[in-house]
Amino acid sequence: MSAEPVLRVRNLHAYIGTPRGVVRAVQDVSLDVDRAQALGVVGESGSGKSMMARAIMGRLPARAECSGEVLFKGRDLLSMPRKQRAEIWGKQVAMVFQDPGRSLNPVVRVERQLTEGMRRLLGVGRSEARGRAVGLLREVGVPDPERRLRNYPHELSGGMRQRVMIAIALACEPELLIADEPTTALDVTIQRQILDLLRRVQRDRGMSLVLISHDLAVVAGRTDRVAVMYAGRLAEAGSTRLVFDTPRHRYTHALLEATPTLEHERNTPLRLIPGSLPDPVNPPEGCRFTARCAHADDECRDPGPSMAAVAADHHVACVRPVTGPEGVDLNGR
Ligand SMILES: Nc1ncnc2c1ncn2[C@@H]1O[C@H](COP(=O)(O)OP(=O)(O)OP(=O)(O)O)[C@@H](O)[C@H]1O
Repeated sequence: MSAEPVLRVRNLHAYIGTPRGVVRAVQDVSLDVDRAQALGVVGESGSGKSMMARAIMGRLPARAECSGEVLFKGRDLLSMPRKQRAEIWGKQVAMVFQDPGRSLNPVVRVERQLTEGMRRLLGVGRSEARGRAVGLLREVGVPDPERRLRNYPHELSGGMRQRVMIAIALACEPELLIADEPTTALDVTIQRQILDLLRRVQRDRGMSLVLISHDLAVVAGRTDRVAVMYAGRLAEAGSTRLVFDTPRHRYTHALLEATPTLEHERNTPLRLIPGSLPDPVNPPEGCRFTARCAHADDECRDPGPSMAAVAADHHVACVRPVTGPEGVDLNGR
């Protein structure tokens, strides 16, 4: 296995012009996605997870500006000629979106949606593409795949549609799959099945996966490493076990406490994080969590702080980090 990460994001910024001013959606984010590994990206709604994914995939809104580096196997997608990067997106890097209802074409049968990419990008012939499509549907757990190929999206359940979306994303055998809240529209049991499917496919194929969710329980047990975002910046990153067992950033800690456990559901009310995200047009200069953090002092309001190592494969951007083991067991959620 090569040591070079499949994706290396360096100092990524994504700013969006709005009538109210410039939204700093992503600010100075650097992270790696290793080969054949799964990285979870977590944070509250509005923390910049989707914009980061969209910047990586070249799908930012029209009025957005992006800077930094997005190195896929060492080559910067942001500075690459348009034609070359269009080939990488879709073929070597694929994405699964939140809502399969909106991503699938309602008037095109499953077969064409599944085979289109492999015929166009891989030059696979019609009958071979059909055979591969059947295999893909089987891989993602769609029963009776031959019959499903003839279906239109509305003839499938929400869970089946999302499985088809995953099959489409896998069709060109990507090396990296980015899944942005892939189960939001589904009920809890189906959510788990789809999330477990993503992890299984990632492992079976030796593919890399970025799994984006506002819910820490979703990435616990399904990722090798995790990056916690807050208000456009990285708060903490490292091995999933280390970050969840010994969270160092006050935000990660608060987020863990606000994640329901079976225990919590039965007994105690959840401890929600008081306050809300700072204004993305005028974020504070220092740590962006300052206004909601019980441990903040003047030093936290100074510009920065930047990510610093607290252990091997564990980095945190916090002046007053949590000390001692204060993790929350998310197993079984
Ligand atoms: N099209 C847009 N135009 C302007 N600002 C936007 C746009 N989309 C998102 N934003 C802003 O960018 C910031 C980051 O949003 P983003 O959608 O990346 O967050 P997120 O963590 O993915 O949240 P969610 O889980 O709700 O999608 C937020 O302040 C959001 O309001």
